[in-house]
Amino acid sequence: MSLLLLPTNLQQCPSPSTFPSPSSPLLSPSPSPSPSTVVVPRRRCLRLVTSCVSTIPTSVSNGSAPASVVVVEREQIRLGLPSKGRMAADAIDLLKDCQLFVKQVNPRQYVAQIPQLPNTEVWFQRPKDIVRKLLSGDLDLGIVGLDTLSEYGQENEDLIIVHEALNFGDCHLSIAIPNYGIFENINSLKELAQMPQWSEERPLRLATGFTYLGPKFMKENGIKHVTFSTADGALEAAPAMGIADAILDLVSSGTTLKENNLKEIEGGVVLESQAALVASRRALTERKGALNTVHEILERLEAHLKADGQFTVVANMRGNSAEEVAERVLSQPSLSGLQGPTISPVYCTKDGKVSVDYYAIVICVPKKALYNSVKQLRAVGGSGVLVSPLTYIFDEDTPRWGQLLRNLGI
Ligand SMILES: Nc1ncnc2c1ncn2[C@@H]1O[C@H](COP(=O)(O)OP(=O)(O)OP(=O)(O)O)[C@@H](O)[C@H]1O
Ligand SMILES: O=P(O)(O)OC[C@H]1O[C@H](OP(=O)(O)OP(=O)(O)O)[C@H](O)[C@@H]1O
Ligand SMILES: [Mg+2]
Repeated sequence: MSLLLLPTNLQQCPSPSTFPSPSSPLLSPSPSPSPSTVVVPRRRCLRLVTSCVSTIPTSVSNGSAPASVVVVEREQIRLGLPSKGRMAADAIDLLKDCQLFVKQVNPRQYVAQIPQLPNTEVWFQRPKDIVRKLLSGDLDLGIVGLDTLSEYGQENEDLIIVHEALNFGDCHLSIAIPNYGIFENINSLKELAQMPQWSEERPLRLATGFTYLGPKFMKENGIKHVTFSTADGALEAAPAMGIADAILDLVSSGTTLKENNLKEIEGGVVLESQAALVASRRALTERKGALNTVHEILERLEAHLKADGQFTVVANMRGNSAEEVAERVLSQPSLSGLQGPTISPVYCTKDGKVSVDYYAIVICVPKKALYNSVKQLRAVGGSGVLVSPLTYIFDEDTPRWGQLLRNLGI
């Protein structure tokens, strides 16, 4: 079966009754982990493309995981970063906040260095290609959205999520329908599925760029009369253009949906996404230095991301002893800090003698709880409250590191 090109450049996806399997040739935009994939050597691949009018290649390697990937020897660990789009700048900024400075000579140069990680090179790639190249062994680590990972990684066991919440690229993949016409009173996936309009002859038409996750989600939710079409962007136009009844796309602020008279429905969220650090299991277990590199990146990320949500709060408090001050502070729910407050005597001279009337307390407070904490501090006698941002919190160990080692069976 081949992809039919619709006039609008929407490509017809599977028929209502057939849901594509991960290795379905219908889903050519996504990688196929199928063992039958023929990997065309790079030079030959170029020739095939230029002569494709007369010679149609059986398969073109795009970095999808071939049957058995041999870890090719190379000195450098490769980290894939988004080359453009909304994730690109944030990924570099996050690394910078972790004191890992990506040195890219100019935006069109696709390789860069991080002087702090001398055995690592950065390769800029489109997010979907980062996933494909992790699978093919051409990259060892990468930063991508969980949506892209799920769509193009297709639960491949070689892909390991090292850090699942890098705190940027937040969005969710969700079904949206028009808020007018026959959909006016439809507010849930169940109601959408039960609409009498859908039949084998006239299925629900869903436009999506997620040609793996879309059919999978509909199948898991028992929705049979559905057909899929795909496009590279501006999917929100499809219902108004009459091309689709509903769409499945990423939503963050919700503005695009609103501006196109579309609404989300209950039970229609396929996944929540944000940027994640992903690794190839093979690379971590077989490539010399990869595990050390990922450990260092992870430690820096965890220390920064943990600190990012916190403020350091310092206040003075009158008291007779550190213990008495501690009791007062700990009587307030928001003042226990990470491990409890640090309390130190404030020494001053009175009548020529050194005495302690005040104690300084230092606590870490979640940013969201700041104002509440300040109020509670004042309530127990705190004064002169100083608040400053925290840069890093290096814990004794990195929880995700332990998880990773367990996942790798080490
Ligand atoms: N509102 C949003 N819409 C789309 N993606 C978002 C949004 N917010 C965060 N993201 C994240 O940004 C990632 C990259 O999106 P972007 O549109 O930049 O590139 P792309 O669509 O994957 O590539 P391209 O459009 O160039 O083919 C998404 O996969 C997702 O993880
Ligand atoms: O909820 P919002 O904040 O409005 O964001 C959602 C929109 O952003 C993305 O499109 P993008 O900007 O990547 O353009 P594209 O459609 O060309 O991919 C996504 O595909 C939605 O259309
Ligand atoms: Mg996009």
